[in-house]
Amino acid sequence: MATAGTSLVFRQLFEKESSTYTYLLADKDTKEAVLIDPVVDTAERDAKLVSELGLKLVYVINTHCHADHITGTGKLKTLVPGCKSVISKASSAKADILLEEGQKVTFGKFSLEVRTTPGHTNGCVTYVLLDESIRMAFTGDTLLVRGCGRTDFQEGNPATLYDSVWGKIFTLPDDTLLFPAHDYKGQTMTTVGEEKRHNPRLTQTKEKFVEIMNNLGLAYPKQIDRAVPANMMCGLQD
Ligand SMILES: N[C@@H](CCC(=O)N[C@@H](CSS)C(=O)NCC(=O)O)C(=O)O
Repeated sequence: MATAGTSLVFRQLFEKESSTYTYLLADKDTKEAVLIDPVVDTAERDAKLVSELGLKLVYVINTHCHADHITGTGKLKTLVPGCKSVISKASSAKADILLEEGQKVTFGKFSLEVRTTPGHTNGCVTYVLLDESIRMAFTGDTLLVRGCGRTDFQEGNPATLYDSVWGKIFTLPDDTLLFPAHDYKGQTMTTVGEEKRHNPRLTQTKEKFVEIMNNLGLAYPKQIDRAVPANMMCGLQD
């Protein structure tokens, strides 16, 4: 297991139209890098940063098939030849690597462990950084800061999401740093302990949670009709 304090490169990047966070992680020593949840509109920015930092992008990883923006995965495969696309098998999307529960994505001396966390979509996963000195998890849309992903389309299911969060994320140590795929209020990160105490939805009973989620009344994402078909192919390929 690695020690992040000495050799983890970490950047949180933002795409403002969809309020999406993209994460760059790399091993400072081996230079191997991964991007989590890139957006097509900012793929060139991300590729430039990878190059400027002298990193070698090995994997472009998705937490799920997004409905609100087109993933940057396909474009990054064009911009950075050799990197591989990654998503869960349960997403039914096309990618070079299809992940299942417990599998690991390794870059240098670091690994991200896959925890399947369905509920927002069937194929949602959370990636947990296995490290001795810092605990981090990338929750996609499963768990947001003081919120969670909606469950009203793409086979969403509120009871399933509740079980995913309590069974696969809230079982991590309280000091685990959590990084979501979106935030709409300027918040950047949270911790397991914070969300267990203060998440207004997930602190409720499962029955109350289901009622809340079934009555959110959110408008559909503006780009859903073009984003989902494109993301089933891991984004635009040229
Ligand atoms: N207005 C945005 C879409 C906002 C939205 O629906 N966000 C999703 C995650 S992206 S599918 C969500 O789960 N939100 C939960 C919530 O409580 O807000 C757009 O048009 O793209």
